[in-house]
Amino acid sequence: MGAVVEAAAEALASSCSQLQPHVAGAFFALAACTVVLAALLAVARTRPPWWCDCAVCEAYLTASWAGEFDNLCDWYAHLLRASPSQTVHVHVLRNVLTANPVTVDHMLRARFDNYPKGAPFSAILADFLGRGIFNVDGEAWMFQRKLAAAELASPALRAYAASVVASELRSRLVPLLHSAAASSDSDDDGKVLDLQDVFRRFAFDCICKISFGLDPGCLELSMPVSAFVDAFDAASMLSARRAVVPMQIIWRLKRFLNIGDERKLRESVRLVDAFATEVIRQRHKLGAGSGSDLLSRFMGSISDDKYLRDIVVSFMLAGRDTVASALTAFFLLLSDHPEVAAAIRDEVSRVAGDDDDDDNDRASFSKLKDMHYVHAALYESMRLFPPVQFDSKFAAGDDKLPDGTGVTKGTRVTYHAYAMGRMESVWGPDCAEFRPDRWLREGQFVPVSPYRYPVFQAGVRVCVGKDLALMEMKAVIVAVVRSFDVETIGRSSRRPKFAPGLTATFAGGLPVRVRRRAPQSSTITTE
Ligand code: HEM
Repeated sequence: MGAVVEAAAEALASSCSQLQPHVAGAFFALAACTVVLAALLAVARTRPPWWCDCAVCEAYLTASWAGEFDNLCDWYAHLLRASPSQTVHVHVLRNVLTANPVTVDHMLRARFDNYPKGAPFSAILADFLGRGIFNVDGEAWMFQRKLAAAELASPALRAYAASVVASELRSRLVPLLHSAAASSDSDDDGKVLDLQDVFRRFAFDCICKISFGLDPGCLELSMPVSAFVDAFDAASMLSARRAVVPMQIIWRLKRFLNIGDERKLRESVRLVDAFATEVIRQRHKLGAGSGSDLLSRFMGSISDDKYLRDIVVSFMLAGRDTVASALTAFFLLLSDHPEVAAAIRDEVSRVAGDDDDDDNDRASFSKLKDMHYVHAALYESMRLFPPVQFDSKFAAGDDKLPDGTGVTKGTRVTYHAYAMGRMESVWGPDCAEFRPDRWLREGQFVPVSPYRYPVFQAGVRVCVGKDLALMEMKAVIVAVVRSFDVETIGRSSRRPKFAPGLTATFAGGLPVRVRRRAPQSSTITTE
């Protein structure tokens, strides 16, 4: 405990040097409070007698103290598997976690009104996401949802999005892989690429073009990642960190004092704001409704630039990290399962043919919807590695969950998509295996209840970008698997390690070597 208090005091002393003299007095008073809080925290970790000692909390605290949180999601999956109700209440965190499909249905559909995002969640993300769709409930949410759902479903937007993805694949992603690849008959190993970084850049270029008609050119690897992209990543990661501090007062205090992570967050958000404001200014210059992108369409209904900024940022978050995360996990699994890559190639050549010409490329894009095996493999990979690993709501009133767990007003209730994908009770004894066939019946993809597979959430707030995301990801899979063998280096899908953030990101990226396959079509275009 002494070490914890000392470390806290040291951190506070170093933060002090960053302050202006006129706030130093107030700072020292608050510093004293923080040291007391740190001491309380240290005491709490030693589990004094008044602390909850139920089996779940005991397991939580013991593992926490022993530093067993190498992969927090696996640890929660372990807890949930051991629970007869597939739900656990970690009292010390005031968090009910569930992997029970009936309970997920209850919170996301049947009692949706009782499980809003809630004020604690909104406060955590307010600086970064403002009043964007992810961070609001009630009328503000309903308004944005209706607008986004209508625009994303429109044939014009879908055609525009497909042309963006096709052009990004043809002119950037595939040439980049070619330039890094060794050919199948050479001894040269080619370059090592971080495939996660490549997919993040690809997805960012795509979502910016689709959402705002703007091309950030991130996939030009020769260009450094812009200060904006760095700021966006930092803002996302630092906001997520707020959610895991043991007491909310800690980040609020640091925010008030503008020190540490909170100072970095403020600077990052300032850069994100500047970028979003510039995007909106450019669009105003062109005139609302002048482009095919989402922002041009939103401008017809929204005149408040600050509100538009929040929408811009939310779409960047929604469309970039999720897609990049799903694709990275997909190629990690594929590297461990060459038989799945072979089955994908069989399907692509059966459905779209093998000819190396533009007509064939065009055909394969329009035939993505007929590629049931590709669809199944992607769903199977997101079952094991959902980009949004868990998602929380805050109970607006007391409730009893269908599995019998009591919930009091203000309790955080979390559905755990990552754990659900690894539950025998949900997927059977082979739940840990990557087996795309489980989604197929007579060669046709058969969906399951979204409450059993809440990868895109489910119910009233189900993801509105799902179809767009599936199109984009399948187009990438077809283009890459058709022309390249991708071999991961030093990574296994059995022992994933994640970096902290709002979306699942592999710590250390995904280093790969790419090998060109025998000449075949490698580009895809739209009609
Ligand atoms: C693999 C890709 C994707 C996955 C797994 C995914 C998953 C999710 C999940 C879990 C949520 C619920 C989040 C929450 O309530 O906190 C969500 C909501 C949402 N997603 Fe996606 N998403 C993906 C791609 C996209 C894309 C490409 C877009 C936009 C172009 C998008 C737009 C949205 C929006 C606007 C919401 C908010 C819906 C609402 O609150 O009513 N998503 N998504």
